[in-house]
Amino acid sequence: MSEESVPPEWDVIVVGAGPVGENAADRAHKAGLTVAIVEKHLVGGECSFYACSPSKALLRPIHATRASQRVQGSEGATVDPPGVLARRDAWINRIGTSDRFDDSGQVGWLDHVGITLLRGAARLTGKLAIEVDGKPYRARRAVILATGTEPTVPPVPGLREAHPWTNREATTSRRVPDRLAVLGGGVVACELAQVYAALGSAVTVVELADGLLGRNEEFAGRAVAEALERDGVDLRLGTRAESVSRLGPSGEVTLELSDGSSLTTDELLVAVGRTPATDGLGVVEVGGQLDDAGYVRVTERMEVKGFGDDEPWLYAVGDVNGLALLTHMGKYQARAVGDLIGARAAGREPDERTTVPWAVDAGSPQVVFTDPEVAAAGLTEAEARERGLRVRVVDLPMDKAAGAGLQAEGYQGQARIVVDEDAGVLVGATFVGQDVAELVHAATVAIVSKVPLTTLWHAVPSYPTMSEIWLRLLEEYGV
Ligand SMILES: Cc1cc2nc3c(=O)[nH]c(=O)nc-3n(C[C@H](O)[C@H](O)[C@H](O)COP(=O)(O)OP(=O)(O)OC[C@H]3O[C@@H](n4cnc5c(N)ncnc54)[C@H](O)[C@@H]3O)c2cc1C
Ligand SMILES: NC(=O)c1ccc[n+]([C@@H]2O[C@H](COP(=O)([O-])OP(=O)(O)OC[C@H]3O[C@@H](n4cnc5c(N)ncnc54)[C@H](O)[C@@H]3O)[C@@H](O)[C@H]2O)c1
Repeated sequence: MSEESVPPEWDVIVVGAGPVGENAADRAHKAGLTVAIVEKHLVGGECSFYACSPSKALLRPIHATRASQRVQGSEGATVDPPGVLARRDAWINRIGTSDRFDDSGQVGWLDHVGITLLRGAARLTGKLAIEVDGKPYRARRAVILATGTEPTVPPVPGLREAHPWTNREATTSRRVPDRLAVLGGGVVACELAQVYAALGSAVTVVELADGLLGRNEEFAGRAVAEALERDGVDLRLGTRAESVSRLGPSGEVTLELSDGSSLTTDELLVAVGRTPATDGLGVVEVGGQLDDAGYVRVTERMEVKGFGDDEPWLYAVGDVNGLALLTHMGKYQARAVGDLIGARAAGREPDERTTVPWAVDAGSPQVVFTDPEVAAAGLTEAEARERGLRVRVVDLPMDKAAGAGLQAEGYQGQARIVVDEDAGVLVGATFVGQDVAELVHAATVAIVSKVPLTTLWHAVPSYPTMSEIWLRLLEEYGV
């Protein structure tokens, strides 16, 4: 083989430079390994440009305005749609008024720390071997897949041809349509329905299930449904779209619904879940396994399954393994994998306490950034019972905490804890209401650390904060 034909080599190659791939690369590099990362679109991934950052940048001014409107003595705040969109543009580094975004900040960071960026689409070609746009590269120790997901477009007749918005268009649009229909009633749908309703669109949500936010406690979905209805959103629950048609490339969109009605709108957002980005990635061809939905199957150490007792070389972290479609949980897996590969390369026994991301199984913490917010950690009551746990649930209105009344006049909200009666520990908690997002980490700490309720009792919340809801919940439980 001539020198020129020897493929460039690093210790570790990471495929996908979303937040999870970036973290895995960083951690492996910090362990003393040489690392390259491959990205086919923007360094920073879906999260930075089309998901977490723009959606939260859009929601925050809406929250701030409403919070101010709910406090006596603070008047006059209104949502300024051009200002909201400009704030979002700043967060996603939009280049002028174009539909292009600047990832030079993230690229600069890679350069600064010494991680090589390969631009292009990667696929596995063999053990420790990949191709990027047809060019071969090799890894000495490991390949980490962090390719994320893409929006699912369900097989509704006419839907694809109607060129619906996905999260990408909805989070980056510079135009507020007069009418917006949203297919789906999960997290993406609820957050973005609220954004567009607040910006002035007439929004209709079409959801198959009988409630919103089906992965959360039912009361959370009900509270968000009531809030969206107060915002003027038309909720069509228990309804499916049977067919979709569009008049011309940017004309009106009409949906025929399962209840026999039809709905005409200017734009249609599809938010019915995600599809893993594994098509054409070569996982199965090199011996790895995918599940029926196409997610990469992994062991508890994020090693791709299918290689028997061979020395592990292929790992998958973040959305692409389907364990938890959340940035923070993917980054947690990435830290574990980076450390694991570092330890293995150094011939050290990997430390199970940090290299097995077991907290995924405890139930991921998540905040839905609607108004009201839904902040949850651990298991819902139903999930805990499905696991065979003997649980007791305590429910309280959030205004049992003095801090809630100070936060807003007539504060509306609800809190629930799920207690494992046999172990005497918390296994789940959900808070619904304005500004509850920051309450969730206390719940995560208690759940992950398995703090006995009798010990938690001594963690005294400050007066008069909303955290005093913890005291009220434990009192109600009977500690
Ligand atoms: C609208 C919306 C809002 C969200 N808000 C939140 C939130 O507030 N909090 C939260 O925790 N989560 C949120 N999520 C989920 C979050 O976006 C994902 O969990 C997160 O992006 C997963 O990160 P990742 O790095 O695994 O994948 P991604 O962010 O999807 O990154 C994967 C990267 O891999 C690249 N890639 C794919 N295939 C290849 C290939 N073959 N070769 C080279 N590169 C490739 C892609 O271009 C992409 O850059 C939201 C999701 C959506 C849709
Ligand atoms: N704040 C956050 O943390 C945040 C925000 C957005 C997204 N995310 C993550 O992104 C992931 C994807 O979110 P999502 O909202 O796209 O998916 P999801 O799985 O949360 O919700 C999809 C919804 O669409 C409904 N549905 C499915 N097929 C349908 C159809 N044909 N017609 C009508 N409704 C249909 C489902 O019943 C479900 O309620 C989530 O798992 C979430 O964890 C997180």
